[in-house]
Amino acid sequence: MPHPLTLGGRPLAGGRLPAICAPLVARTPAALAEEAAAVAALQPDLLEWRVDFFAGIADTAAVLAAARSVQQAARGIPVLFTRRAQREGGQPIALDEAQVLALYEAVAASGTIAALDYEMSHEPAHVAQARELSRRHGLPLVLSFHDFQRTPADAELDARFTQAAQLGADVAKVAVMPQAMGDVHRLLGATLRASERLAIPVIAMSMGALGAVTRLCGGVYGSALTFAVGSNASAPGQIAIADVRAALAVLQRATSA
Ligand SMILES: O=C1C[C@@](O)(C(=O)O)C[C@@H](O)[C@@H]1O
Repeated sequence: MPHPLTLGGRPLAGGRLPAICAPLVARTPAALAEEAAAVAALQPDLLEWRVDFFAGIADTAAVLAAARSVQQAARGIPVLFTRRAQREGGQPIALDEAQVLALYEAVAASGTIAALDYEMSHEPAHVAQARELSRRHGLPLVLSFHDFQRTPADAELDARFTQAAQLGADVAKVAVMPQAMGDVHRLLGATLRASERLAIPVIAMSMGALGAVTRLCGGVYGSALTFAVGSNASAPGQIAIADVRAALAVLQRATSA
């Protein structure tokens, strides 16, 4: 049985699969506040603040102030806090992993965010630290895996979802790049298998133009969240919120008939 994301004890989007998440990728505090307000007005179910795009990431006070301004602009829409590591498709930053986790701790303690995303490929001690701090602050932890070059073999896709669950994730996420349509098909198959066998929600997408279909139909295969563009995309293949919403409505009608 696929599981919806649960934030603050409540299923996101009333339990609809997938819920819609829009990324925020501004570099400056002013641009971020503006982006957050503009994107929140489009009413996604969740905002993702990609803090690796934020130029002030090495200044904890600046990040906390920005987190507060995002929370205010979000007008009740929960915020997922993500520093995407460069080797998994994120921006270069001037922090080492211990400093990133100290930032996660400070932001988690600030009461401005609803969930955290951390890559499962980090050293076990770092993943354990992310797990411990998010649990201590009562925040769900997404453990994620990204490959911006290729789609791993089926066994590895299955193993990534399993690994996230074994590491104690509240949500398992896999985003991979297809090189052919068969890769897109395999990613959807792995999504379905993971959503049926794991006790936690799964999020999965195939990136780029070839994979764009997964951002619309992924929920049918058990993906709990799709990333859609509010103002700016954070990964190739993302589709505008209004278009995603329209497609989901069609699928919802067709599949519940
Ligand atoms: O991991 C993901 C998924 C993503 O890479 C995508 O392809 O939509 C976009 C990222 O912002 C997010 O953190």
